[in-house]
Amino acid sequence: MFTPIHIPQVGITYKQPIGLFINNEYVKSKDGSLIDTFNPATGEKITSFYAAGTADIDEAVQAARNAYEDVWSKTTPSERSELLWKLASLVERDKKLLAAMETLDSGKPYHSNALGDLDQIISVTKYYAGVVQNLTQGKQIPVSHDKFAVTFEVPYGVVGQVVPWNYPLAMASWKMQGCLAAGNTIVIKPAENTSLSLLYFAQLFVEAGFPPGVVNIVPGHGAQAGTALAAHPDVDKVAFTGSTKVGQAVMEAAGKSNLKPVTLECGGKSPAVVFEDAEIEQAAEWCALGIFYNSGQNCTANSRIYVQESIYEKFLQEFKAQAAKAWKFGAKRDPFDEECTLGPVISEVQQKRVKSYIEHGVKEGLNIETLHELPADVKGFFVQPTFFTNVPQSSKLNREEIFGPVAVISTFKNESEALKLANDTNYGLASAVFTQNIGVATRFVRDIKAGTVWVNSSNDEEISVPFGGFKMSGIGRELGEAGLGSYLQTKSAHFNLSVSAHKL
Ligand SMILES: NC(=O)C1=CN([C@@H]2O[C@H](COP(=O)(O)OP(=O)(O)OC[C@H]3O[C@@H](n4cnc5c(N)ncnc54)[C@H](O)[C@@H]3O)[C@@H](O)[C@H]2O)C=CC1
Ligand code: BAL
Repeated sequence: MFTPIHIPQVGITYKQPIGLFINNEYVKSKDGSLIDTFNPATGEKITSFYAAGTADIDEAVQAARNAYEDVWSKTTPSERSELLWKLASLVERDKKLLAAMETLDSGKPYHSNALGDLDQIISVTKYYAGVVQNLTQGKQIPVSHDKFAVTFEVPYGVVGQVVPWNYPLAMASWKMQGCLAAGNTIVIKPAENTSLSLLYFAQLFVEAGFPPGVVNIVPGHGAQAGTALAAHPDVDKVAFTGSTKVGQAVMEAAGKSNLKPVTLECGGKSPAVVFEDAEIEQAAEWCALGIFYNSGQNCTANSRIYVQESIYEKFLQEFKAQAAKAWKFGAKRDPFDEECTLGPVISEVQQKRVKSYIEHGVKEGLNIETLHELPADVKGFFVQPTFFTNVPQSSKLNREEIFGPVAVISTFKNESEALKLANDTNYGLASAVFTQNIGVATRFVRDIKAGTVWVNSSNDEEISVPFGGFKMSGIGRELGEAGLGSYLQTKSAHFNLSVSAHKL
């Protein structure tokens, strides 16, 4: 159930679990099927791990159900808090190892990205360990002299979670820590191309003292394991992060099976709007980060940048300079190298997908600019940082989520046009506005249809602040107190104090 993996760049050799994690044990999948996982920076195979099928999902859900009914539902918030504190200290201990796994398996730069993901995971774990200690939700409602009611916030029970590959452990932690704190048990499916770190993380739950069955990790293909989880009649709630198309399928499966509630964090086509009075250097730096960080594989990436006409040329120059300086493959194109801030995209499929958008722009005769040449025989799934300029608003480059290091930069004349362009999308996850004018900024915050608005920054989310989308970007919220609330439901109890018979 374990295979040795050596990561020479950080001098680490460790034992990688390759089994499904059910009831605090690693087990083979029932049909023995495996998934190969690859290093996106080289294209080479790292290892294989077991893939869950429908029967394995049934077993994991049963384990989670037993753990919920027999043990976890009887724990107090402070007992759960204590386990989360222990978990946080174990993540701190193993931070470098976990970050190295993320880099190896997802290609994200170790120094600039993966270590930061781990810092966020430690923070989110401590945050929910703290928040749950103050879990005092619920109300007493006076109804009449002889009657009062009380509401309780109670867990759902067994929660199914499906997470993507762009932030493998971080997206899992955004979901799991709040869910456990609220008192639910979990069956979680990592993405097929980034399951290694979560499989390892499972051991930290055991070491921290989480009872068997509270956390179950079932890597597998979306169409089989993901569908089985979303459609399972004994799963009480499902939470998903990934594409909008799959989010719709998850919602449909949830509705058709047992009407389980869903939380969806889906795609985005987030605008950044730069007004002529903005600090241009600052705006360019944030906008470059907002599209090139994590090679653009962010649901909140500011992939549409709108700049006021009067500062357009100046902004472009500044954007190019800032982007070229900050976002680099590094001489060795090795995400473990300190110089590398721009890794490969996750897979050959994703590389082809992103490149097809670039080719579409070229075919349409749009102005294209690229940074940092790549050799023709480059190994690994690298994509050059790219931006297009004269792009019609109707172009698919402006309408579809590319999920790679590709931006569209366009102009606007005035405030009302800027808002109209920014809102012209089916998505509504995030947005950014750059201006020194408090009135312009505040009107933008009021009128933009997006779950997050950054004023004079971009993509710097905070774990204490709710995160989630409007429109086709999703349903529900993660992070912050809302991230705990997403895993609680209200129960109302009516208390009759009267001793006489009820009168109609
Ligand atoms: N919002 C976000 O953070 C993410 C958005 N995406 C978007 O999706 C595009 C395609 O990437 P994919 O890897 O194909 O994303 P995806 O949406 O297929 O994958 C995300 C997760 O959903 C699972 N999944 C796939 N089909 C499922 C189903 N029918 N039922 C339940 N779970 C299922 C996958 O196994 C994975 O764990 C990207 O180019 C990007 O636009 C992808 C990953 C993350
Ligand atoms: N920045 C984490 C959320 C996401 O982009 O998927």
